[in-house]
Amino acid sequence: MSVQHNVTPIDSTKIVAFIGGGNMAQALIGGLLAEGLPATMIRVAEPVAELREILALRGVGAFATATEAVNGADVVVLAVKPQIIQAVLAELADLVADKLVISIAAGISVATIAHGLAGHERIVRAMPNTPALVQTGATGLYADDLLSQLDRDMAATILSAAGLVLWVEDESLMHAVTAVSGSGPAYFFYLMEAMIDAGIAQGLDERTARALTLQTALGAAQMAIISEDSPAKLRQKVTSPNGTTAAAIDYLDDHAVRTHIVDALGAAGKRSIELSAN
Ligand SMILES: NC(=O)C1=CN([C@@H]2O[C@H](COP(=O)(O)OP(=O)(O)OC[C@H]3O[C@@H](n4cnc5c(N)ncnc54)[C@H](O)[C@@H]3O)[C@@H](O)[C@H]2O)C=CC1
Ligand SMILES: O=C(O)[C@@H]1CCC=N1
Repeated sequence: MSVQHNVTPIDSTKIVAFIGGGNMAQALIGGLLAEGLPATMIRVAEPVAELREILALRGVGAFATATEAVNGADVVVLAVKPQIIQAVLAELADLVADKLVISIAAGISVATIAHGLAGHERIVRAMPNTPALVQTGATGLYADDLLSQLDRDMAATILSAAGLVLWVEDESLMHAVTAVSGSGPAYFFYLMEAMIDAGIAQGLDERTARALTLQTALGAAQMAIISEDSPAKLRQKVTSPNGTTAAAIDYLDDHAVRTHIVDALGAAGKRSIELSAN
């Protein structure tokens, strides 16, 4: 896996069309707008009228059909649920011949997309995550050897508007990327929920428990990113012998929580494999 170090700046002459204007599309659009891509260069196909209104308020072109949205676009981002991707590919097959197609659909392979698009070759498979909305996303990218360097750079630039971008060389690793970072924000939110509950159970008011939990999550993530110490080492530095943290970590270890977390991510990876088999 390699981090994209020298991503080229956004080319504001390129029109990017999103198929699906839901959670992830809105997160990625937020990143592109923040990076300076003019809203007029972003188009979205979204069947739900209320979502089109929200998108239009941000100045992007919002259309009811994919046919309208991809007209004139240079890049098409497939941001619909995996369960309806086949129908969307059938609708797009005759419309994307001259366009780079980026799919963010979980578990859907490059071969499936190429097949659904009548042999199209300019395809990138991406697995972003929702912190893209605040430009701290993490995205895994995969493309096969047919893709030009120009298209690779364009895809990396678009996704890097959402945060960190890494390429994987073997497509099967996209299941692991999905399990770790695609679904990953949910695990941290789950932990936050539990920590807030625990704070309230020990007498804090909800607002205080929440503020302490969220700031602690932010601080821990920032420390782990900038520190030369591993997360394990950083954890040891919080853990005084026979102290409060040790009491909590011992409880987690006694209940095999680490094993359960590894198994939970295993379930996510397995589900990604199942989705790719449909
Ligand atoms: N939510 C997440 O954290 C992540 C999601 N993904 C992937 O992103 C994709 C989208 O997920 P979300 O944004 O969460 O789902 P979502 O349900 O919020 O958005 C999908 C949108 O597609 C629209 N849609 C349905 N049929 C359509 C059609 N024929 N043409 C155009 N739009 C159509 C829906 O109305 C909906 O607004 C999925 O494939 C998912 O696997 C990838 C990474 C993270
Ligand atoms: O839950 C899902 O299937 C999607 C893919 C990764 C995050 N959300």
